[in-house]
Amino acid sequence: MAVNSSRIDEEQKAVLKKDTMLRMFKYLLDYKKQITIVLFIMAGTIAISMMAPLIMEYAINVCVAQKDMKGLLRLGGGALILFLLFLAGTKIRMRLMAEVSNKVLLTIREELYQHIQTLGFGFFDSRPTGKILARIIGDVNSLKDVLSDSVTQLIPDLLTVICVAVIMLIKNYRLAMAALLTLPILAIGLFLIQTTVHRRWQIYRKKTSNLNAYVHEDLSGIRIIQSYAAEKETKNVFHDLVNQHYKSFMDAVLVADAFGPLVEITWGLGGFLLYFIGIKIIGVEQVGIGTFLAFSTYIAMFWSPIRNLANFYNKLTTNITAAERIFDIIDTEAEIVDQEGAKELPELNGEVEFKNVSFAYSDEPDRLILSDVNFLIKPGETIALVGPTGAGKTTIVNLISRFYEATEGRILIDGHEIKDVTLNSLRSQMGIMTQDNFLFSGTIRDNIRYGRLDAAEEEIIEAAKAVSAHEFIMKLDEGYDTVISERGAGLSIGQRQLLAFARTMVSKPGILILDEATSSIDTHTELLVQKGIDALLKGRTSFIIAHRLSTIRKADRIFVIDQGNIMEAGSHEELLALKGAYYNLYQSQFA
Ligand SMILES: Nc1ncnc2c1ncn2[C@@H]1O[C@H](COP(=O)(O)OP(=O)(O)OP(=O)(O)O)[C@@H](O)[C@H]1O
Repeated sequence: MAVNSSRIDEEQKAVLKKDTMLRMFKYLLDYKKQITIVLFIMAGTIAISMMAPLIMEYAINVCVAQKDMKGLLRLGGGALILFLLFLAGTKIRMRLMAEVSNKVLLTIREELYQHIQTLGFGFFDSRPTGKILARIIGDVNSLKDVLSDSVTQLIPDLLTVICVAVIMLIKNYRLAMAALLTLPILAIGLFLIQTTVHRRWQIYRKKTSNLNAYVHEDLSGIRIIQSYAAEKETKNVFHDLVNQHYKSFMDAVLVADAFGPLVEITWGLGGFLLYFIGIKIIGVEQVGIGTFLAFSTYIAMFWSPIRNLANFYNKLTTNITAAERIFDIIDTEAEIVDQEGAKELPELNGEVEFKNVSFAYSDEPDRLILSDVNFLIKPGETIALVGPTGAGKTTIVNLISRFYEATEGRILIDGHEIKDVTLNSLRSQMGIMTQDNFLFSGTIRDNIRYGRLDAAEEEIIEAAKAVSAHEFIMKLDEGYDTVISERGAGLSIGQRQLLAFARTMVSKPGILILDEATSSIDTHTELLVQKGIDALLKGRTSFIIAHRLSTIRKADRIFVIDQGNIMEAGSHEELLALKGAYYNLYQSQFA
């Protein structure tokens, strides 16, 4: 049962911002070589830009003062060459850095995606798909800005600030101190703003996630919404979520917008102090016009990157919340993983045993869905599970494939406890067909081949023929090359089920699980499919869950599941003779 929805904000573990930042920037360490080259280029371009005021100072104090026109021209020529070198260096550096930061993004996105693939049903039960999408797409995209800016802005700006400060201090430490006096005010202001703004951006991201979840759910269920004419209600919910989203954004931006004015004010104040102290206290004649002019250029060179750094800090505070959400998922441990030293499950004979198995879903640990279930199924037996809705039939088959872990007890296949074998060797030998016959966008052939990626063309056709899908496929314009869209739109529900059947068949499973698999096929086709299954899976263990009892009469044994346990077990005839729950069920369908 999903505990999270578009109306509930996600919970997230609190992590130190510093740790998240370090973790994010650590990805850059894989590109040491490129970053070293860039650092060298940057050192060169920064050195060139530092020389500009010095050239100007020399031109005024020496060349102009001595009326040395030749010297002035030489100086101009040199400055032009330096300028061209500066342009070329900047271009190469930015290109290299953009490449590095995009590669880092790729790594993070892949890491996140791969990790999500390993998370079990429990993870997906507990959060809407839209919220997962928001993290893979939206949150990773936000990181792009901060990562690329960190490499293209942070380092050069930091270096520029340090270099300008050093030059100013060397040239005239009193003027430098005057210009930098307002820095502590800026630092304190930035710290105070970011503390509030970080919290507000966290809320904003949660609201974005809620909106995503709702839109995704709404679109997935659009047919139901339209058939119940519920557009108005959904519009109201959407409107409400959009408003919350808007409000959370405005709340965050209101505080974040203070970054800019704070920098401008401290910058202006710094400039004022430079002139006030320089002119009034030290005196112009003491300093020299050239030095004064150089200083007014330096102060702009100093505060301009400071403004960039403050903007970067603002962006970092905005987007660090995205990084927190990404790492939150990467750190979510998969509940069901291969145990250390897990062995490969040998080719299956198909014996399945439940020993004192009890089970509760993790969101309701006190509610036992299965309670002390025991059975032994011989290889090749066909077992049907029947019982009222919500009795636990699907839960039993989900435990065999280890989609969930038994809370208590042991599950053995051919004598191997399923916990001790690798998930891949277990699941690759299972053919599972559920009520959800999800088809992927692509050709019909590709969809059938999904059951076993190395299946040959003949095997695909053989599987389709076995489940009576071949006939309808051949009637399609492009036959097996017909392209279907996601979920199989364009095909009837029965046709989708037949394709899903062929997909399961082609996998040649050791154990077959059919959970309400034939519910959408008409009774005539169902008979044909049943023949196909019988032929293909002769001698293989199978579990069939069906409400339609006609489907399961031929099963070797029928388990009647109710109240978390097997209430009756036996063949169709034996159970009818018992005149118990199965008999009543049968009577209600056929009497
Ligand atoms: N992912 C889940 N999280 C929490 N509870 C769940 C989950 N899936 C099922 N349940 C609960 O477990 C119980 C058994 O569900 P299960 O799907 O196994 O029943 P079923 O016998 O297959 O029903 P049906 O015939 O309707 O398919 C139900 O009461 C259901 O509410």
